[in-house]
Amino acid sequence: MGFQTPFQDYGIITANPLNVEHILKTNFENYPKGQRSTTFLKDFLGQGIFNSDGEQWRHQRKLASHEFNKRSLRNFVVNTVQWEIENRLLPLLRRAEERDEVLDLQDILECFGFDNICKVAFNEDPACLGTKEEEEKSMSKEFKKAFGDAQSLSMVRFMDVFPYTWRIKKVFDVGSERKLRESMSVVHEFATKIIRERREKPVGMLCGGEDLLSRFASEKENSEEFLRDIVISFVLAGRETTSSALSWFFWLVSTRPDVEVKIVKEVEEVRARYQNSGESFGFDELREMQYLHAAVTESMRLYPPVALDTLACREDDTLPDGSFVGKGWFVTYSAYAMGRMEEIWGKDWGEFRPERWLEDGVFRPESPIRFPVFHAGPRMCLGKEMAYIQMKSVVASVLEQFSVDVLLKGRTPEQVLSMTLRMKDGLPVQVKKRERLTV
Ligand code: HEM
Repeated sequence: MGFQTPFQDYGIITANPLNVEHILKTNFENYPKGQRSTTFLKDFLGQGIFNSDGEQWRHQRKLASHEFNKRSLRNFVVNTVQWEIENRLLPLLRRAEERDEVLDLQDILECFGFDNICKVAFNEDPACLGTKEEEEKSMSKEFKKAFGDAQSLSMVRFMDVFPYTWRIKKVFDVGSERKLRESMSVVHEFATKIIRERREKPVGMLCGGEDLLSRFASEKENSEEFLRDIVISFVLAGRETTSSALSWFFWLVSTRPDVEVKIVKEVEEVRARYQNSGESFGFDELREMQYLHAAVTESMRLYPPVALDTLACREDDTLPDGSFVGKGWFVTYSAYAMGRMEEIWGKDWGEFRPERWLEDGVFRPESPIRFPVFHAGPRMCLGKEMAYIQMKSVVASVLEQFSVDVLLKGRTPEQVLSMTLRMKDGLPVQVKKRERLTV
């Protein structure tokens, strides 16, 4: 379907896998220069990995992907997640259980995601899930607020019916553009301060220099601005994606007690096999949780965190379904629609069925073209492994100790699409201590 208005870029929305393969692998690019669909984020992300193009992007992606594939980073991610689960998430749930409190699980998971990505990206603890005192003391409190504001104010630019209103507001420094400028300057100043501190202290003194910033900062040719933009990109990528996936997951599982029992049974079996007496799990243990891996993936099929994604056409082209696409037009593919197509998933596409991902009990991945939840092709998500570590750790540790009662009286949460697919009114839950299943 193509459309044009005097105010919008030309565009096509598709869910046809052949079209999706075409746009992800040929003649299309992410975030080209000069497009309304992409400039809205440019001021915020600068030359960060999401926005850059051509040679510079290739260089950044190469550097980032080299670091992302290192075992030491994986260990750092696992340790960071374990710490946050044992010291913050589980104690918070225990307190809520004792006090019979109702919690907004979406909000808690977003705080968890933010703490986690800030530690992994630059070894700062915003203590968003910590105690009030911890949060007050934390340098990152202001950063968190400003980051959230900058992200939503950038979206205001994109959602505006008239593409030039924001440019006029920007020139006169008024309204949402003034607020955006102020929030961005808090984010940029905070990131720059951390980068300067990191450059002054030799790598090795700071947590073994394991966070992403230390890894990039050790290369002298990386400018301060480059480092700042790359850090902001990582925080943006990791901030709401995993929490969106987990919120929908916990809601879906609450509607399927049979799936929940299978997950808990698997978690208890792994715990027993490894004779692990802690409260969280290591990488090898998580890797053995194949049913859980399938359940998390199945949940993202129905509720992909990045529900829509847009690329732009480099030269006039024709899609495999015959649609003409002009140079500079953008094509949006809907991972949400693709996850619900009978041609791809069969007649039971509407059922939450983790088993569809398992072959002899082992997870069998689907082609990223048919399941483009993490994107596909040269710009595929770099944090996929990190995301699975975080999501599986949270689910395994929480469901092992608690049952999560969703207080929606059978209603489906209302969706709201910002950069990620969120629940409009959060996810109200009460947790109860779980009796052990006998393994
Ligand atoms: C369930 C969780 C996640 C999902 C569903 C997800 C999905 C995606 C998608 C769809 C893209 C392509 C976006 C675009 O180019 O328009 C992307 C890119 C990216 N993601 Fe993720 N992501 C997740 C978690 C993470 C995490 C935790 C990180 C770690 C920091 C991360 C790092 C990145 C980076 C760096 C890119 C840019 C790659 C490039 O443009 O070359 N992601 N992700």
